[in-house]
Amino acid sequence: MATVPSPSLFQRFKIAKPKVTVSKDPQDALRIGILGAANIAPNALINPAKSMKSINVVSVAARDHNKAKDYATAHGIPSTHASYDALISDPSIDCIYNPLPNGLHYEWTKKALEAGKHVLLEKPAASNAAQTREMFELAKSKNLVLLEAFHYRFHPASIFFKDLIQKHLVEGHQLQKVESIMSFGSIFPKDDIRFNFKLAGGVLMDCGGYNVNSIRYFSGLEVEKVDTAVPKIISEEIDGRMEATLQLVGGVPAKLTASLTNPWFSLQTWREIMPRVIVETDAKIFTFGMFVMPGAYHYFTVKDKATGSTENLPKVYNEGYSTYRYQLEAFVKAVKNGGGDEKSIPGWVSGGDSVANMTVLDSIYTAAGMKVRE
Ligand SMILES: NC(=O)C1=CN([C@@H]2O[C@H](COP(=O)(O)OP(=O)(O)OC[C@H]3O[C@@H](n4cnc5c(N)ncnc54)[C@H](OP(=O)(O)O)[C@@H]3O)[C@@H](O)[C@H]2O)C=CC1
Ligand SMILES: O=C1OC[C@@H](O)[C@H](O)[C@H]1O
Repeated sequence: MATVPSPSLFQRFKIAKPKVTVSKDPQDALRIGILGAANIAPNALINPAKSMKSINVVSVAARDHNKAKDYATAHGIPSTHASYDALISDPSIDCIYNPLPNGLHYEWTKKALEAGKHVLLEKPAASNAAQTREMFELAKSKNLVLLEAFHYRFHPASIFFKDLIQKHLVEGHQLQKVESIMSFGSIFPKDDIRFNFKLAGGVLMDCGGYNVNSIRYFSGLEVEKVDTAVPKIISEEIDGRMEATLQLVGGVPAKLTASLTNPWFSLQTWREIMPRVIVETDAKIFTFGMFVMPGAYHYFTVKDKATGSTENLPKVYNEGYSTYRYQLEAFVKAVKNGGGDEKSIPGWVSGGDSVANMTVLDSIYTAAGMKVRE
């Protein structure tokens, strides 16, 4: 694997750019194709892959073939396919990256799995838990890797925070409260896929998936019950903001705040601007700031409840890669291991994990009096 120098803060924000481009291992590099000329793909796949020998982005397919060609030229992808079906049925392709709108995840992931491809699937896994379960059962039956792209999980900073919390709990401390916040102002236009019910949009599906995942992951506890769910509805069945309170196993309370519509100049925006997870025990309050994108920036604080003092812990950037690069390494490793050994990969998001996450999203929509996405 190529080594990349630890980046400056400025460089870390330019996560889209690889520091080096390496030549591929001609025998061993996995061949992956992209469904759709998606906005997220350069950050999440194309650029991280450029600095890895073990995976090669060989094609992109778009509904309009010319769009795929332009995208391929812009991002240095050597070939294109004229349709999603053509890409999936190409026998020279090993893996598919599915960054389609949420409402199309199920259909195209199933098609890719049925064609024998491993799939790196954008979050949220599907429109609802039933679809998610079905996809993972199919992947298992075919011994294929299917990974819901909760990229933050693979970054060493997230792995550090998870260990920190779990060690503290193993020492005998009691969890008292968990909170996850991921709220932004209006960064996407009204016609964005995130606000389209037919494409399984809604802020809970978008930011909320991270909130639920981070609450479950760092606490190590599943959600037993949704107590309250308060949406800000911005169009039919579309939540622009969602606040929910949950009960984790053992009655531990949790809270999430997800928004893509915070008014820009408001106290609310200021309070919520930093995505963060806060884990409170009988003794300490642990905060992981910028947990979603720790490769760009993050911080850890630990407040001692007895003394009131707060300690800042050192940041964990290791090689300085983005979350997506660490995720891609994990995906490649799982595929090369032949599936089945994913649990040994730090941060791995298992099928059971993805189903549990979607189950909570479904329950929050139901508690909010809104439709589960279809
Ligand atoms: N992991 C992460 O950090 C992030 C993940 N995401 C996830 O990735 C997915 C895609 O997000 P993003 O890249 O912002 O999306 P885009 O708006 O770029 O859409 C992705 C692709 O969807 C295709 N598409 C197919 N059908 C439709 C349709 N009916 N309407 C609109 N587009 C359609 C388009 O493909 P074509 O080119 O064929 O026209 C388009 O290129 C979402 O699931 C999102 O949650 C998004 C951002 C960050
Ligand atoms: O990381 C993210 O931040 C902004 C969101 O809208 C996006 O879909 C998500 O994955």
